[in-house]
Formats: sequence, C-alpha cells, structure tokens
Amino acid sequence: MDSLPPSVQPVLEVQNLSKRYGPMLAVDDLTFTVRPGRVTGFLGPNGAGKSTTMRMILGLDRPSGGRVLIDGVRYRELEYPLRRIGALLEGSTAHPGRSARHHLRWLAQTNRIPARRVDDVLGQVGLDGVAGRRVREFSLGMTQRLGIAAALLGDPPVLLFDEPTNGLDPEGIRWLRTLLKGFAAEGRTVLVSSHLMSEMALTADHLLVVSRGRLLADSTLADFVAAHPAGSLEDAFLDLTGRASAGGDR
Ligand SMILES: Nc1ncnc2c1ncn2[C@@H]1O[C@H](COP(=O)(O)OP(=O)(O)OP(=O)(O)O)[C@@H](O)[C@H]1O
Repeated sequence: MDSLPPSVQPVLEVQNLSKRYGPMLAVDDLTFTVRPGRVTGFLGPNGAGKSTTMRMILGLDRPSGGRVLIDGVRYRELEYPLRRIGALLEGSTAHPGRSARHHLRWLAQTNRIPARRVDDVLGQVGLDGVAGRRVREFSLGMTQRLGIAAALLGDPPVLLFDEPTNGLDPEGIRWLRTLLKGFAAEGRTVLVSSHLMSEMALTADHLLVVSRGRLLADSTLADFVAAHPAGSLEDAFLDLTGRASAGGDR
C-alpha cells in the first residue's frame, strides 16, 4: 500500500531489473519505486540480491535486463553523480594511507563539490576531531562514519545505505537512526538495507522485501507487520521469507 499523495514524484525507479551470474538469477525481474520523504528498508536473507541491486542502481554492475532511473535518468547519464545520489556500500573504503579529510577533499574535487562541504560532513558524522588521521588507523565504526560522510558530501537528494549499522556501537546505531529519519524528514529519498529487524522496525516507514532475487513485499512497515498474526517485524519477515524459501526452485 502506498500512502503518499500522487503529487510526490518517484525519485528512484527500478524497472524489471535482473542480474544473472551464470545459471543463477541473483536479481529476478525486480520492479519497485523508492519515494522521497520516508525511509525505505530493503530486507532479505543472505544472498537475496540486495547488494547486487544496489550496485546496479549505482551503475557498478551491469544489469542482465531492465533499468534503473534516478530522477528519470540513468546513472551513467548523471553529470556529477555524487550530487544526485550518495551511497555507502559494503566494502567501500578509502585509501588507507590517506587522511579522512584528504579522502573527502579528493572526492569533492572530482565531483565539483565545494571544498567547504568536507568540513560540514566531517562534523555531521562526528569525525572532525580525527579528520587528519590516516584511514588505516580508523576503527570499523569510524570507517563506517567516513563512508557515510562520503555519501553526504554532494548533499544528494537520494541516499543508499547497504548495511550501514555494521561496526557501529549502540550509540552509533542510534545516531544513524536519527540521521536517516532526518534525511527523510527533509524530503530526501532513503533506501537502506539491513539484517537488524529490531532496528528496521524503529527506522523504516516503508519496506521492500526480497528473497532469491524476487520482490516479496512492497508495503508500509505498519501494514507489513499488521498482516502477520505474531505482530513483530522479525516474525513477519521470517514467516514470509521462510515460505518463499520453502517454495523456491533455485
Ligand atoms: N560477482 C559475483 N559473481 C557471482 N555471483 C555473485 C556475484 N555477486 C553476487 N553473487 C551472488 O548473487 C547472489 C546475491 O548476492 P547479494 O550479495 O546481492 O545478496 P545480498 O542480499 O546482498 O546478501 P547479504 O545479505 O548476504 O549481503 C548470491 O547468491 C551471490 O553469491
């Protein structure tokens, strides 16, 4: 169910997207729209195809079929991508020998982003005190915060986060939740993948659930949970993906 008024334009459109690795369909004809003004959770068991979908959204993997439009345009047609869509992907790292500030300055320069944004985002993610330190000295949580800073650098209207809570401590997880909700409240489009059901229950307004590359649910969090008798997101998720898995043929 979609509760937003029709006047709110879709910003991220995934249309019949597929990705084949040899005989295996990692992403199988996915179609969905991610709308602004709310946090959309992207859920699915291990290997469901979430990261592959996110990589295709960002033009890092070539689809076997279908397409992705960002504000009506394909990623490769965006002149300065970081100013349209910011992303934190699993395993995306900065050069270990560079300082956090140096890394962000380089990104800003190559995307024609004003240099003052570097200090803005360092402050926003709480790394201003360690901006001169080399990335190799960073903890997992600090590295994750640096990745989030890079995603925010171009002040983009669309944000994609793949497992952003990885490495964050409880305070960091709470901070991230507030940040994501704040972006949505500003009218940005926020897509976030996670395995943490309790966290998603607190963060997401809308859910996309995938399993074996296929879309199983596209619904508000409230409707998704209400449709399940046990009434928790974790129960609803395990029930739905368990049934899909039992009936699957891959
Ligand atoms: N480069 C690749 N070559 C071959 N198979 C791949 C490649 N990348 C992903 N896959 C396969 O595609 C499927 C989907 O993987 P993907 O990483 O997108 O899932 P995911 O939902 O992000 O999983 P997780 O929650 O474990 O991160 C998996 O079966 C994976 O092994």
